[in-house]
Amino acid sequence: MMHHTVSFGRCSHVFRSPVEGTITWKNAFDYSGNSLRPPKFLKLRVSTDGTTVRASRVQSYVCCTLAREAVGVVDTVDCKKENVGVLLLNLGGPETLEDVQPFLYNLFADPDIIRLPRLLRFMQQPLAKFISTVRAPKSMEGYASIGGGSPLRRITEEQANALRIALEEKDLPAKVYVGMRYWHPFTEEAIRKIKKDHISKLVVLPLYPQFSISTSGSSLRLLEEIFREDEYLVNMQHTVIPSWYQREGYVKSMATLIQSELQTFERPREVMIFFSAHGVPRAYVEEAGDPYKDEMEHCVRLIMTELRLRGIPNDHTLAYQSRVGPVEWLKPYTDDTIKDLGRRGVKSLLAVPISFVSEHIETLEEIDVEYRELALESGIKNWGRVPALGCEKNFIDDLADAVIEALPYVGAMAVSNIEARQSLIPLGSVEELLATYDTQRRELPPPVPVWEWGWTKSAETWNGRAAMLAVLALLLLEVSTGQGILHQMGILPLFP
Ligand SMILES: C=CC1=C(C)c2cc3[nH]c(cc4nc(cc5[nH]c(cc1n2)c(C)c5CCC(=O)O)C(CCC(=O)O)=C4C)c(C)c3C=C
Ligand SMILES: [Fe+2]
Repeated sequence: MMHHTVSFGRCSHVFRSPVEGTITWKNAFDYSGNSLRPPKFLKLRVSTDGTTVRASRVQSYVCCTLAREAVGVVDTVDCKKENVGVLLLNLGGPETLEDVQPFLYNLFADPDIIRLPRLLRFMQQPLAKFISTVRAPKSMEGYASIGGGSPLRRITEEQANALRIALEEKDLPAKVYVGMRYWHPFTEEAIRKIKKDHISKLVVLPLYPQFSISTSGSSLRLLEEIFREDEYLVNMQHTVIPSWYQREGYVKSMATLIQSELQTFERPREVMIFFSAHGVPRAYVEEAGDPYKDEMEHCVRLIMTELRLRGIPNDHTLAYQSRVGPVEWLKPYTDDTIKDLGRRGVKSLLAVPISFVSEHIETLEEIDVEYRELALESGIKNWGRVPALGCEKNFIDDLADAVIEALPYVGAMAVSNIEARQSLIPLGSVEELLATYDTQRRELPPPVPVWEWGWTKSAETWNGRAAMLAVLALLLLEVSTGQGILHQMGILPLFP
């Protein structure tokens, strides 16, 4: 029996064989020559017609060297010949104060933010118009206080550029695109560019470290719709990295930021490390199966473990911020926790924003202004805040590694593969991921200010339903007569 050593080109998992036979992988090595766990299931049938065989079940790392029972010479197809693209998904933010209401409209028109019962789906847009108009003044105040708009676009575009450079340094030329969910540059714009550039392999990377139905889920849902309707995209190979908070590079970068910020306190050892995560309504987790809370708690554990390894024994706590409307969100709430810590005599607090990797309104205004003030009022004397990761070198480098590691899965149905499920980053195609999470798309509680009354959970539910019917009746009346309070307020007509 002859043994050949086959060196796979970087990122390659597609190859041609001039002869027919079965290839069995015997050994696999990573970049540094360390032996990888032998992928038991890997038996591959190749044909002689020179057609490309996709090793869709390859659970191996790129650039590995594989020894095989030879069936002939196997040419590797180096993916450098492919047009590789990376699509960064993010939320988007209003760039000017005039953008605030239409941005909020887009957000509340999203069924993953307000999921109405089937019969009321036609209400989604009027309701979004109503809520966005009611909320806009408060939001505008917030955006005005951080300079008149969100920095999210600028920072995300800087991250995209930094990632492109990091990939190039790692010998993977790739184009990096930014697709926002609720504001420019919209995901649709990014997709247009991807098609224009003839991208053939796409890695989709939501810029949220933890997965939530309301963030990455919503963006992936939109992508699925766009992909489904487009022949080019249906055939383009892609894979998704749904969450990456567990990556060593991310965990270590966060630990380093915390470690250096602790040094700014007079008595670093006495500082409470206060992780403040963006909240989601409890029903997302408890009824719709959002993995967000579990991932968040796991993420905090990983960062604290890393800090302990570095000899930092500080106490820590996790709370959830930014709730909207009266329904119950994940607890404990950040504001309640700050007051509680003050009462318990905590004197120094280091806030760590943990759901997001750029500065935005909720770090610059909510944490830096509102929560800081609340902390000082609650008796906390020393306050600090860890900056968002932004373009921090190790973090971007690690994202680049995540992309490189994801490439072998491009086009592969990796989530249905047990090995891939167990891998560090559970990769998958958009459709498969959406089937994994939130399968039934149950109704989610709408976080609408008009529901702000009620004294028990059940009263609140019924009041909510009554309010929904009232709003519906009001809208139907207005739409049919063309007159009423919403027209007077300029909320209707929707498209003047
Ligand atoms: C109403 C429901 C909302 C859910 C659920 C939600 C989840 C969620 N959001 C982020 C991150 C961001 N949210 C941002 C803005 C924003 N989010 C909501 C509502 C929900 N978010 C509103 C109404 C707004 C607008 C701002 C405001 O009026 O308060 C932003 C953008 C900030 C910016 O600088 O423009 C981010 C980022 C996460 C991570 C998350 C769930 C995990
Ligand atoms: Fe939000």
